[in-house]
Amino acid sequence: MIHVSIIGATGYTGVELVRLLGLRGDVVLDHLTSRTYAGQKIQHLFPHLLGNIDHTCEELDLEQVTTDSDVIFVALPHGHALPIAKKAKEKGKKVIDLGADFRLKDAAVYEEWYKVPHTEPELLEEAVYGLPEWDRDAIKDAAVIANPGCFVTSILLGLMPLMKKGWVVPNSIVCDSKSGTSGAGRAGNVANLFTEVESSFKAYGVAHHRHTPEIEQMLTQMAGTDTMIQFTPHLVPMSRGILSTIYATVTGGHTAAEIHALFEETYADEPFVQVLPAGMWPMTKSVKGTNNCQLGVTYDERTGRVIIVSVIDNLMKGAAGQAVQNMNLMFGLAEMTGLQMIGLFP
Ligand SMILES: NC(=O)C1=CN([C@@H]2O[C@H](COP(=O)(O)OP(=O)(O)OC[C@H]3O[C@@H](n4cnc5c(N)ncnc54)[C@H](OP(=O)(O)O)[C@@H]3O)[C@@H](O)[C@H]2O)C=CC1
Ligand SMILES: CC(=O)N[C@@H](CCC(=O)OP(=O)(O)O)C(=O)O
Repeated sequence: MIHVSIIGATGYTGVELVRLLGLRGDVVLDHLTSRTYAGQKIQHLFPHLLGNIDHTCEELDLEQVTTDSDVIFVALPHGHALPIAKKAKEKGKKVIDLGADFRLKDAAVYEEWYKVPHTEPELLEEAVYGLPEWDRDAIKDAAVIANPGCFVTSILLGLMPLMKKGWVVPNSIVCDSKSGTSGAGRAGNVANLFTEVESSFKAYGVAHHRHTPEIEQMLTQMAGTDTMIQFTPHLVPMSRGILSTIYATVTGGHTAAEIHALFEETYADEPFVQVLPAGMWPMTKSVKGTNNCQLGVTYDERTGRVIIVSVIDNLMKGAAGQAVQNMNLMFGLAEMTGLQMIGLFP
């Protein structure tokens, strides 16, 4: 049995972890924490859990959590995973951080983009970036996992085959992403009110979104050469889902068929990445509620650019699903345990 605690269980990603882990026969949910809802039953706060999850939310008791649990999922705003990971490490326990605290390998870059000091440089050094399709072996041995950002996951999976081969001109990459509103979390915010979002569509964070340095860090690692991107996120009126359209100039001599074959080959054995047949393009609905990433790819011979469309569910492959995939790897379980599901359609 794996003993698990979820810190920030009443946020969107936290409660998605409860959904994924709550009925597993090989997992014991020890503690579900919340400041606002401590003392209340989680199934009364989230009626989709009724009859299945009987836990009461608790204030975080770090000593207790790190004593009882083998792995601690941190689903809090950035900055808050640092002391939790420190304590867990002291007690020999594992941490999977869904936030950004361990994603950027350079503490100065983290401080520049997230505006908080990084107090755990040694843990940052040993933390492993939790994208299984990139480095599954490192995840198996990790004590601290930096679960990737949601937009980032969709973009990295879309570009990885080409970056590893060096088939794109590094600084030619443009990523145009759209997210549903759950990507912004559950905390009240006027910009995310129904009245502000419905029947509308807007760009935000233009030229300065926090996922930019994370995408560049990982693409640089994949390509082995410095890579800068243009990234523009958009907010669309749906609850879940991310769709990223990615454009890049291809280095000479590759055909559309060759590029499509490279994607199929790269992901042939990946349980959660599906490359669509040539000419088919993915939609967010196909991956809703699943841990899947679906990819469509083509090469426009006229412009010399590859076009990739990548979809994920931001709360699943973009957050809680990927975190559970990482937990499975860290504990020597089959990677798909608890994550084999078909999307909700229509
Ligand atoms: N939503 C998404 O699609 C994705 C989110 N993430 C990351 O996952 C993390 C959680 O996101 P999400 O679930 O959307 O966020 P939510 O805002 O929905 O939930 C945040 C949780 O943290 C608690 N919390 C909020 N502020 C504090 C604080 N100052 N100290 C302690 N606890 C706090 C909240 O409950 P309470 O106030 O009751 O304690 C709540 O349980 C974030 O770092 C986010 O960037 C990553 C990928 C995708
Ligand atoms: C729609 C929306 O607001 N999305 C969030 C996505 C970030 C997120 O969820 O957090 P991570 O950085 O931990 O991935 C944003 O743009 O900030």
